[in-house]
Amino acid sequence: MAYRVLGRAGPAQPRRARRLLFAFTLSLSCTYLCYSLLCCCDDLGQSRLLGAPRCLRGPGAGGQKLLQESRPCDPSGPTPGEPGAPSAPAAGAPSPRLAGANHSGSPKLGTKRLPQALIVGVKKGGTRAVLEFIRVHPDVRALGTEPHFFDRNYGRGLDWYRSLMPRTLESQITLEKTPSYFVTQEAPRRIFNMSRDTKLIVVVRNPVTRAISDYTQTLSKKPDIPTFEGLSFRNRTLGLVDVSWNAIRIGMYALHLESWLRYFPLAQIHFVSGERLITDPAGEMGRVQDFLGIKRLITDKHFYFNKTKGFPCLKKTESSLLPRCLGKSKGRTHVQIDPEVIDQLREFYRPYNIKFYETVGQDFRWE
Ligand SMILES: Nc1ncnc2c1ncn2[C@@H]1O[C@H](COP(=O)(O)OS(=O)(=O)O)[C@@H](OP(=O)(O)O)[C@H]1O
Repeated sequence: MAYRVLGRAGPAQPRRARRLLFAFTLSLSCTYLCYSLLCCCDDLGQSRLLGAPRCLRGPGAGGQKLLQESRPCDPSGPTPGEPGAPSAPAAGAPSPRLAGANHSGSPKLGTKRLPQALIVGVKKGGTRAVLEFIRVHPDVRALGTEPHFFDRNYGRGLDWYRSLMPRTLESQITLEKTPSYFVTQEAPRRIFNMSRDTKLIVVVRNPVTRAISDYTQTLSKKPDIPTFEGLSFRNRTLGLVDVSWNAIRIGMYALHLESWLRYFPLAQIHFVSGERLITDPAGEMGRVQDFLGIKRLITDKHFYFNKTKGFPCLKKTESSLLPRCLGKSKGRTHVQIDPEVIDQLREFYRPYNIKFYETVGQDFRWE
């Protein structure tokens, strides 16, 4: 039986087998072709449609030339955080990538240069806000941390200082901020010796509010310190203010300014009003850009007033939907101070303020 069936199928078998083989080969080829096309499309799709960055996955992914041309992959993605990064880190610590910081392409692009501009003060004046606002400008690259070179780390030398700086292109300005420079006796001479052309920015604020802000910060770290009143006066009944207390001394702006004017002409020092920086950040930043000789690119479109925080927050780009506010340590609720103490301190500062207004030719309206 079987033989008969086979026997009947006999003459057609080679043709059918050939057809089957042909169909099988054809379907195999088609499958392979589709598979190859799909894989290829997927690659293109990822890099073109998703805009995946050209980056290196690790050592060995390319030669030295490739390393310079491609950006290293950042496995963590964009760094979350706020512009108000902690100040006064260990000198030499790498600058954290802060929101608002501009990126000039490859980190290897450009040269590390000594700063051409410095925010030299004053502590609690609003220096972090100015730094974070100005570094959005494409012509400015700033060190995110405070290097304290001209006060604490001068002995390390200029090469060390330069090594901390971000790389800049020829057209970009290198900037750093260390608010304690303003009250450091040696700072003006040391900065002058680095470069007599250094542009100096000082953010000033009502010295009474500044002192309370300074005290509030210290209290947050050392809750056992004496009261503000106790530290402010040598004899409160006699109205004798303790000028040896740093929180008081820093606010005697006219005194500190004298040391700077021995080395730098007034035109080389720009004063930012800490008060206007909050009420009109775009106006203040406009003047900072003029002073630095760069185009006014940071405008009112970069700011959004956050009512809950009570401060302007920064939009990295004009169209950015997510404004970033400075950190929790910026814009703290101040310790309540007896209004009489405030009046006494206002009286104490009055002559220093008036002298300061006369010297700089601007009335900051702190009275
Ligand atoms: N936009 C914005 N957001 C938050 N805070 C702002 C802003 N602009 C100015 N300020 C004021 O900056 C004060 C802190 O000053 P500094 O950054 O110079 O402080 S520090 O010396 O670096 O510690 C900080 O002082 P306090 O209010 O006492 O915390 C703020 O009043």
